[in-house]
Amino acid sequence: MKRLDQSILTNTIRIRPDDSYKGTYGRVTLVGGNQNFGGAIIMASEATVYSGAGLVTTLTHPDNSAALHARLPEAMFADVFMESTPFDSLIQSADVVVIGPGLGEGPESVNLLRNVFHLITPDQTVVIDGSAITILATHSVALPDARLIFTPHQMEWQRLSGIKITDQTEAANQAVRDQLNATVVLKSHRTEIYTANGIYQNPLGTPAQATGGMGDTLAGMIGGFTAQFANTDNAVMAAVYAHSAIAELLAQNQYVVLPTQIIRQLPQFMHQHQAN
Ligand SMILES: NC(=O)C1=CN([C@@H]2O[C@H](COP(=O)(O)OP(=O)(O)OC[C@H]3O[C@@H](n4cnc5c(N)ncnc54)[C@H](OP(=O)(O)O)[C@@H]3O)[C@@H](O)[C@H]2O)[C@@H](O)CC1
Ligand SMILES: Nc1ncnc2c1ncn2[C@@H]1O[C@H](COP(=O)(O)OP(=O)(O)O)[C@@H](O)[C@H]1O
Ligand SMILES: [Mg+2]
Repeated sequence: MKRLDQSILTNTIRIRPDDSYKGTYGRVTLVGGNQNFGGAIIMASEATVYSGAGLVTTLTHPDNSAALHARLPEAMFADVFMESTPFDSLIQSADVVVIGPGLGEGPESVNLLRNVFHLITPDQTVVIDGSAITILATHSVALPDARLIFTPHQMEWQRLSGIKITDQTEAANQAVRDQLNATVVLKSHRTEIYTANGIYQNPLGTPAQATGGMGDTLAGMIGGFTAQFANTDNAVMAAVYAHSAIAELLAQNQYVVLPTQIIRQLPQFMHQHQAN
C-alpha cells in the first residue's frame, strides 16, 4: 500500500486557464437528502461548489429547497419527485453524479436510485455514498456502466462487500474492488483508496473529524474534484488528502472540526496547492 503525500495536491489541482468559463469546470448533479437528512445533501452540495465545480444542481426532497437556497444560492435545486423529462436531462447532462448522502433507505429512495442508475451513460462518473451503498447491499439494483466511485465507511463496506470490519484486509478489499470494477474509498481514521492501478493510504486525519456530515462533505468534494481534474483516481486521492489536511490544520486550535468549516477553507486551501 502506498502512502499519499502532499504531492497529490500539486499533481492534481490545476491553475485555472484565463480563457475558461463555468462549463470548463464540470456539471455535477447531487441526489439525496430525504425529509430527515436534508443536511447531508446540503453539506455535500456545498463541498462540491466550494471545490470549484462549474455548475451544481441538487436533486432533493422539496422540504430541503428553502434551506439549500438560503445556504447555497450558487446551487440549482430540483425536486426529486419532478416529472421524468427534466429529471432525465438533469442526470444525463451531468459530468458527475453524486448519489446517496442523506438519501434514506425507504421504497422511494430505492426507486430513485434505480431510476438514476438507469439513466447513467458510460462517459459519466458516479460517486456512490451513504444510503446508496446500503441500498445496493440490501436490494437488487443493477450498477450502471460508468466510472464508479464508492465511498463507504467500514460498516457500509461490510454490508456491500460481505467482508466483516475485522476481516477488511488489503487483499480481501481489493478482490471485491476488482469485482465492482470501481474506485473504493474505504473511510476510517486512516482512509484507504482502492483503484484499478494500486492501493493508497491517506496518512492524515484527526479524531476531531468524527462528527456527522464529515463523509457527506468528502463525497461532495470528490464530486467537485472529479468534475474538474482530468485523472479521476488522482482527483479522488487529492480530495481525500485535502479533506483531512484542512481538518488537521483546523484541529490545531479546535476540539472538533465541523464539516462546514472544512468546506469554507476549500477555496483558500486549493489556491495554496494549485500548480501548472
Ligand atoms: N445531517 C445529516 O443529514 C446527516 C445525515 N447522514 C446520513 O445518514 C445516512 C445513514 O448514514 P450513517 O453512517 O449515519 O448510518 P449507517 O449507514 O447505519 O451506519 C452507522 C452504523 O454503522 C456502524 N459503524 C461501524 N463502523 C463505522 C464507521 N467507521 N463509521 C460509521 N459507522 C460505523 C455504526 O456503529 P455504532 O455507531 O452503532 O457503534 C452504526 O451501527 C446516510 O445517508 C448519511 O449520509 C449522516 O451523514 C449524519 C448526518
Ligand atoms: N478518528 C478519525 N480520524 C480521522 N478521520 C476520521 C475519524 N473519524 C471519522 N473520520 C472521517 O470522517 C468521515 C466519516 O464519514 P461517514 O461515516 O460517512 O460520515 P457521515 O455519513 O456522517 O457524513 C470519513 O472521511 C472518515 O475518514
Ligand atoms: Mg456517510
